[in-house]
Order: sequence, then C-alpha cells, then structure tokens
Amino acid sequence: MYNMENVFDYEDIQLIPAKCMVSSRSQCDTTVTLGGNTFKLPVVPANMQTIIDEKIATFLAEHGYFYIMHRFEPEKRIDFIKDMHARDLIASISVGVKGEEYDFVKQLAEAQLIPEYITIDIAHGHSDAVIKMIRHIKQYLPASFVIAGNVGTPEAVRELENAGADATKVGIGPGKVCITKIKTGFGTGGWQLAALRWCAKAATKPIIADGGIRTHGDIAKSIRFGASMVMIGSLFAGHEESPGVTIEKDGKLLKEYFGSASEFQKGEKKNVEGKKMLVEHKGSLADTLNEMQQDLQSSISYAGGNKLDAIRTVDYVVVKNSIFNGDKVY
Ligand SMILES: NC(=O)C1=CN([C@@H]2O[C@H](COP(=O)(O)OP(=O)(O)OC[C@H]3O[C@@H](n4cnc5c(N)ncnc54)[C@H](OP(=O)(O)O)[C@@H]3O)[C@@H](O)[C@H]2O)C=CC1
Ligand SMILES: Nc1nc2c(ncn2[C@@H]2O[C@H](COP(=O)(O)O)[C@@H](O)[C@H]2O)c(=O)[nH]1
Repeated sequence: MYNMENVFDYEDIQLIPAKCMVSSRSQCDTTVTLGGNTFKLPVVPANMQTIIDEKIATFLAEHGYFYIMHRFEPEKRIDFIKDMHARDLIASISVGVKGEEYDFVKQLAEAQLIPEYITIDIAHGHSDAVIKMIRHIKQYLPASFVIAGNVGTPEAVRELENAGADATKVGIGPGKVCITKIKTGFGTGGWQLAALRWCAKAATKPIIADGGIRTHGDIAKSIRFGASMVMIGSLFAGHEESPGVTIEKDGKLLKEYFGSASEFQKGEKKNVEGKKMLVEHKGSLADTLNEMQQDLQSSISYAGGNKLDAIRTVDYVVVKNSIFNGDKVY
C-alpha cells in the first residue's frame, strides 16, 4: 500500500513565498523547452475533441504555445501535418494503439511526413500495447518526439521511458469529465499531485501532468512536484473558439465539454469512462492564455526567481483540504 502520509492533492498544498528578486512580474520568464522547441507556457490544452481543433492548433502554434491535436478524426491527420508544415509550424498529433495506427505510422514514414511530436493517447498506458507502439514509432519515425501515456506509477514511467518514450503523461482519472475512478475504483483522482511527485522521482525524462488542474495556481504546484508541462482540459473548455455547440440557458451562454471515453465521443455505450458537462462560456482563448501567463509570472516572483525553475525548489506546506475556505476566484 502507498504510504498515506504522502498522499495529497492540489487543494491540500500551499507553496511558501521566498524573497522577491524582480521589480516587476513582467520580468519573470514562463517559457519551457520540450523536444528541442521553446514554448511560451508549460501548458498544453488537452487533446480532446471539445478542446482543440485545427484552427486552435494553428493559433497556438503561430503564437508560440505547445499543442497536441486529438486523434478522433484520424483521416484528417495527414492533411493536418502537411498544412502545419506548409506554414512552417510544428506538427503535433495523437495516435492510438489499434492495428490501423501501425499502418498510419508507416504511411507517414513512407511519405516522409514527420510530425515533430506524436502522443500515444490511451487510458491505461502501462501496457504492452503502448510499449509496442513506442517502439514502432521509434523504428519508423525516429525524429519524432514521443509522448506516451497515461500512467500513474513510477514503474510505468520507467517502462515507457525504457521502451523509448521521450516524455510520459501522468494522470489516470483526475479529469473533470472523468468517471474512471467511479466506474473502476482505480486511478490518481484525489491524489494526482502526490502521484505526479511519485512518478517524477523515477523519471529521467520530462513528465506531463494531465488532469485535475482547477486553478492557475495548480500549474505552479505541478511544476513544483516535477512536471515539465501540464495538460489541461476543463479550464480551456467553453471558450469562444472552443469546438462544440453553444447553448443558451436561463440567459447564460454554455458550451459542452465531453470526455474522450464518453458515450458522446464513442457513439456507443461501451467501456464508457467519461461524461459530458456544460461549462460557462468563457470569452477568448487568447485572454485565458494571457491571464495564465501573468499568474505564472506572479508564481515565479513568489518563488523568489525570474524563471520557471525557481518554482521547482520552493518549500511547501500541507494544509489538508483547507486552503479555499469557501473562496472562489470568480
Ligand atoms: N487519462 C485518463 O484518466 C483517461 C483517459 N481516457 C481517454 O479516453 C480515450 C479513449 O481511451 P482508450 O479506451 O484507451 O482508447 P481506445 O478506445 O482507442 O482503446 C485503445 C485500445 O486499448 C484497449 N484498452 C483500453 N483500455 C484498456 C484497458 N483498461 N485494459 C486493456 N485494454 C484496454 C482497447 O480495447 P478494448 O476497448 O476492447 O478494451 C483498445 O484496443 C483516450 O483519449 C484516453 O486518453 C479514458 C479513460 C481514462
Ligand atoms: N477518465 C477519463 N479521463 C478523460 C476522459 N477524457 C479526457 N480525459 C482526461 O482528462 C484530462 C483533462 O482533465 P481536466 O481535469 O483538465 O478537465 C484529459 O487530458 C485526459 O487525460 C474520459 O472520457 N475519461
């Protein structure tokens, strides 16, 4: 059994401020390097169909943000890579592990269409299916940076890294539209931050923390506990640009956000581990990204530095389930 004293989640932790070394938060640098490219923020919108589409991917790439396109319209991926490369932008796609995905990878290699990033997007990433796919991609597309997941244990991180993954994605069930924990009894939901720390200690390559981010402060906490990058769904859902229908209810604008393992995504009620919810309309994605950057710059200043790395070593306290005291940001 995992030692319960080491179990905590985002809301249980407060980072402790250190002496400020900048005269303005604008001096704090939030950039991060992953796979040889430098991005404005250590944040990537989730590769889900209600979070990202080709238009958002292009916007993110053009403005210096990392992105991962989802894999739920597989027939569009080749044109997507060509289009991004024609614009001199990074191509970052997702794959699954079924038979046709092996052919797809070979097809890319034959056409010399080499995505800069390939994410293997599977619910239970600690599996031979993912290990085999990592090896397959590394054989046919050795120049692509492979992100593999999702996992929730150090053993899984080691196995995927040993198979050739360049980064691993941590988070089984902490997502807002996730019902894995309820339907299966498994996962890192409720202790995602502790699981991240546990995995990061074993990792020799970057870790992407995935799911459970509810506030911008949680990004800083993820960095503190070992993430190089943070994947976020719900905070990016419901924007003007977000895919999905806008609904007006009681004078309020709402947008749908559904899980990749939901009935809505799958089109059938089979192995459903996700749900659909309506989220409040949030305005423009660019505004949210700017606010995230400002908040992270502020986090860096509280950490007593001027770069993201300053956050990695700050002290923290465990304040079990108490930091919000009923407060809400909005
Ligand atoms: N991060 C998270 O906590 C979770 C994320 N998701 C998301 O939902 C989407 C669908 O995921 P997924 O179902 O893996 O993708 P797929 O439906 O593409 O399944 C991929 C393959 O893995 C098999 N598979 C899936 N889950 C398991 C398992 N628990 N044990 C053994 N084999 C398994 C499937 O077979 P078969 O269907 O026959 O079992 C299938 O052959 C992904 O985008 C994923 O990221 C889903 C759940 C949790
Ligand atoms: N268990 C499930 N997890 C899912 C599903 N669809 C996506 N996800 C995961 O959630 C995160 C986003 O989490 P959030 O808390 O930021 O909203 C996403 O990146 C996936 O890893 C699903 O259907 N079931």
